[in-house]
Amino acid sequence: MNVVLEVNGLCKSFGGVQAVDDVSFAVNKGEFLALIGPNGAGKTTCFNMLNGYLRPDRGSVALRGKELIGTPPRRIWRLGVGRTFQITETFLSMTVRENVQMALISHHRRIYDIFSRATRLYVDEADALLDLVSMRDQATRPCSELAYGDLKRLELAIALAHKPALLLMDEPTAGMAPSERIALMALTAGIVEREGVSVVFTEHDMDVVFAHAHRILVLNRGALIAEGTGAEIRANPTVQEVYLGGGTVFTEEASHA
Ligand SMILES: Nc1ncnc2c1ncn2[C@@H]1O[C@H](COP(=O)(O)OP(=O)(O)OP(=O)(O)O)[C@@H](O)[C@H]1O
Repeated sequence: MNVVLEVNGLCKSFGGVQAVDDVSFAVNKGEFLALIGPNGAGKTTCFNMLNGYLRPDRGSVALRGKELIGTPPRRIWRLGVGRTFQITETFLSMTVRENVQMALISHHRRIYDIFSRATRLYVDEADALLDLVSMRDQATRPCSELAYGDLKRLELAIALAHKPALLLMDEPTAGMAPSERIALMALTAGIVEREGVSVVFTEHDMDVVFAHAHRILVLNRGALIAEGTGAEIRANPTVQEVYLGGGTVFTEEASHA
């Protein structure tokens, strides 16, 4: 297996709360990895240490062998750790294609001037990315008109414009209807497979997790308590206890892995 990211002994506490406690794992090339756990388990804190937004108390995070701890977030992003962000107000006034073009301009570090209008740059590359997320037919629509699910697909295209080796998706399906969640993650899983990009995502919807994740990591109170395929995680008594305590039941339908 070709390891893209290697995390070793990651620790972070806030005052008396041990938010992340000695967490180690690896992410392989082309892997679709879910990081799950009850509220407050430490998922977001973990993510924030992977992309440099938080400095761990201890531990190491290496991208293709290069240590990232101490590297500023923007540099980590340039090195290939992407993250899906919500499209902000400014970008809502632009069209779908223009948003992807702006991401491509930033990726290629191109500065456009009055003689080279931004709308003429990277049109084909932008359209190819829109094809990947099945949004080509909406290229000229202003983002402000998009349905929530379409906006999420556009955010994915924008993140992919930076050609990440590893894409972090923190609760990508939050606020979506169940059928939309499955569709977005099925689309993402297809992209993972075709493009060979690695994705780590956090998710509360177990149907989504079991349907698409290649491998699942389970955090509880900051510690990694289990790691395995959907079937292994579903059968794990410790995980069941943690989740059943929170009222979640793993159903047969929820397990396709
Ligand atoms: N900036 C902070 N200051 C103080 N405590 C924090 C901070 N960030 C997180 N925590 C605490 O660390 C623990 C882990 O929080 P974190 O947000 O990483 O969990 P999570 O698994 O992402 O939760 P959720 O699923 O609810 O988003 C929690 O107890 C939380 O209250």
